[in-house]
Amino acid sequence: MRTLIDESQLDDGVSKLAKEIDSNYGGRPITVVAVMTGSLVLFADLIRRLSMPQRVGVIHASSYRGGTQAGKLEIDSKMLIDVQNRDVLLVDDIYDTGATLTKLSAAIAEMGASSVSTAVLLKKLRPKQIGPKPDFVAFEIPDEFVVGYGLDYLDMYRNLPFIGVLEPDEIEATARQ
Ligand SMILES: O=P(O)(O)OC[C@H]1O[C@H](OP(=O)(O)OP(=O)(O)O)[C@H](O)[C@@H]1O
Ligand SMILES: Nc1nc2[nH]cnc2c(=O)[nH]1
Repeated sequence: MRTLIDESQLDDGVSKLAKEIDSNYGGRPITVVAVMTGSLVLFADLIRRLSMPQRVGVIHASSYRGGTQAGKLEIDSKMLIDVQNRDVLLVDDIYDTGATLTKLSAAIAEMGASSVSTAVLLKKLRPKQIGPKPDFVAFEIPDEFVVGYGLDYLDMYRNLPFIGVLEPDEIEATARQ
């Protein structure tokens, strides 16, 4: 595995992201929503660095089913707290095609949120991204399949403390496990 963003760079990136979000909201309360499962590591680190009052919730969205290609997006909002008349910040690990955050933002707006913004750790530099760009981005990365710090391949690697790129032989070996 090749390291793309190491632990110390991640730490700096998350702090920078938190500062940008703080200065944008200027102390206004927000409802911060983790897009599960990929955002769980980022989310835990980010919310502890934000200084405004926060209500915290989760929503589940899955389209990659652990693999490297997107399929149909499934959204499960059963565990989500009430977002009506709230300023919502959706937090996700990665913006790749843009489909997940675009559809989730529309779903949260539909639920009656006053505003919906988006924050991601990683934004891929690739053609054909749909919807508005994320409002807050820690790192822009090349168009490679990455794992670690919450991101998985076949539900593995989420626990890695860094962002890495899986080599083709590692993709095959993991799939055989
Ligand atoms: O911009 P997109 O092309 O829509 O890709 C981004 C989404 O893909 C991953 O989720 P995934 O479907 O793998 O589910 P997971 O969070 O449970 O890993 C990631 O966590 C984002 O939510
Ligand atoms: N693990 C992982 N999930 C993704 N979902 C969309 N892009 C990616 C990626 O590069 N890695």
